[in-house]
Amino acid sequence: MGKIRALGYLVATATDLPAWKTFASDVHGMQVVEHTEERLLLRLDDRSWRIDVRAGDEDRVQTYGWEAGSAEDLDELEKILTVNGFPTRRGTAAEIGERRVTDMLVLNDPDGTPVEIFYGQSREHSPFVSPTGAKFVTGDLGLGHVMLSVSDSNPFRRLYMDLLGLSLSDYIDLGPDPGTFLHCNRRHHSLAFTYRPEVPLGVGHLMVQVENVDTVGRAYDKILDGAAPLGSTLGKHTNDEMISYYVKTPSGWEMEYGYGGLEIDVDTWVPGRWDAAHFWGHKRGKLIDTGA
Ligand SMILES: Cc1ccc(O)c(O)c1CC[C@@H]1C(=O)CC[C@]2(C)C(=O)CC[C@@H]12
Ligand SMILES: [Fe+2]
Repeated sequence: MGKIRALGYLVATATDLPAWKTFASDVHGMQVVEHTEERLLLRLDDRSWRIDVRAGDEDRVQTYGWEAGSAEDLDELEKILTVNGFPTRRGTAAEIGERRVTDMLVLNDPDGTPVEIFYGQSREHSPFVSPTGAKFVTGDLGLGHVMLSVSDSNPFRRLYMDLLGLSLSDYIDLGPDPGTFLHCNRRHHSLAFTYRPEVPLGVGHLMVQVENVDTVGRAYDKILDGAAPLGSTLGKHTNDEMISYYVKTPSGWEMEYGYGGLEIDVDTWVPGRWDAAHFWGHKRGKLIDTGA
């Protein structure tokens, strides 16, 4: 097991927090733990928070946090990153307080996006209560996965595989540059990235997974009824076998809402290479109006 154990959290700024509240809680079943003019804080499980959306002038993912296994692992990662050309700094007391973690590092990824590594995130004794009855698949598997659009996959493979210790799940031949899918626990992938010149750099989507396919179906119905713009229709991925749809968040970047993702045996997994991203569905920009 590497020193990074899971994707932990995501922090974004958004221009329309009320829209985010409806999107996250009414449609997708996340629990609102704080909703002020400045901040929407969302819970998906026993962690105090998993998604932090701040009011801002820009609709952007600001950063996301990778969970390390211990204080020692954090120290180790700090050394490895520093000597290999990724200068890090420790989070300030204010940042550590805001993230509700025990300690954290901040670094820039090869495209300059700030990325955090933390350990010891706050947990709540009060139960997670979803407004839609959603149960999120988290625990050891972490928050979900992020897919990045990058300017060059090579330095991202060096950072995440060689330095941070994530392992290759598979490649998918999506175009000139293959999609690289990496795991740090039994979730098939916690990170994916690809270079596609037509797509803006940074987080393309955050995937969250629920336990029950009906939770996906009911949320999908709300999307079809106009709750938010669909990114891709319901479909099933090849590599992680997940049944999901993509929806535009109120910030424009997408969320993938899925069920049934593959859990791998990290000790025996052999990387694969796929010729396609989907077994079926996931049609982009093609919600067919039957006129019915
Ligand atoms: C291929 C794939 C496997 C598992 C995933 O969780 C996953 O998100 C994907 C990416 C799907 C898809 C793609 O391959 C090409 C670029 C796409 C269309 C996007 O811009 C969003 C979804 C991406
Ligand atoms: Fe995905």
